[in-house]
Amino acid sequence: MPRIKRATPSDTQQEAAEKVSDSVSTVDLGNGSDVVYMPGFLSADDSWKYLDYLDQHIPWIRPTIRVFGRSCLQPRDTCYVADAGLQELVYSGYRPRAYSWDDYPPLKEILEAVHKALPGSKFNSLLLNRYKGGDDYVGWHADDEKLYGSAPTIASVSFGGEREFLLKRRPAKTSKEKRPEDEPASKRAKATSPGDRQSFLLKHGSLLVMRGHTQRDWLHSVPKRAKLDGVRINLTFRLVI
Ligand SMILES: O=C(O)CCC(=O)C(=O)O
Ligand SMILES: [Fe+2]
Repeated sequence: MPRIKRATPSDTQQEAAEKVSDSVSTVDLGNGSDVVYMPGFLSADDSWKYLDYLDQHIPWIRPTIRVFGRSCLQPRDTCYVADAGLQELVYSGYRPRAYSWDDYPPLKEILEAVHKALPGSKFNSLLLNRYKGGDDYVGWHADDEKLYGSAPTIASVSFGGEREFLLKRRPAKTSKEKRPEDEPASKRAKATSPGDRQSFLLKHGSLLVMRGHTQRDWLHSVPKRAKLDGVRINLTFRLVI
């Protein structure tokens, strides 16, 4: 009796599956901004190894930051790695110590892979975030610190639990001259439209890139997620100019 052959996907099915996981999508945000998403940037195996390594070896801290004039514990762990001699990063009144790439060789490997995926890019600093569970988050913000220049490209690599990454358009600067009281209600009602929000489910091993004027015109966040989905580590590569 012939042995029953286990069903395996045909070559074309296999190729199609690979194409889906390797697919690159670009979302045009308008006014010279876009977001590129590559779900299959790193293999799942490599990504689990990186997650383990980073979880154990990075000197994570949960700093006290200032938000709207009040001190609070940052709702996630963090660490900062940068080339020597760069202008120091300060955000929310917090000045992270800059660690050296040389102390974390896997970070150099990931940086190299990012540079390869984004020809012409040259990042020199990295902000790391660790979300221990669904209660950890990052609120609405833009990475618009002066040291990144006026139109920074920011490359974000994610490991572990999938989390929603949201973008919303910054409200247009309103002034009496720009938006007079007698403006028709039909026009005012257009303040938010479906194109004013975008969301991405950031997968294990994915790369998301914000380009153009995304930091000037949009805010982004990773909200809390009720169902606990384990640790997530995110790396955002930046160029200090
Ligand atoms: O965790 C993320 O995906 C985003 C992190 C972020 O926005 C940041 O570090 O500025
Ligand atoms: Fe950010």
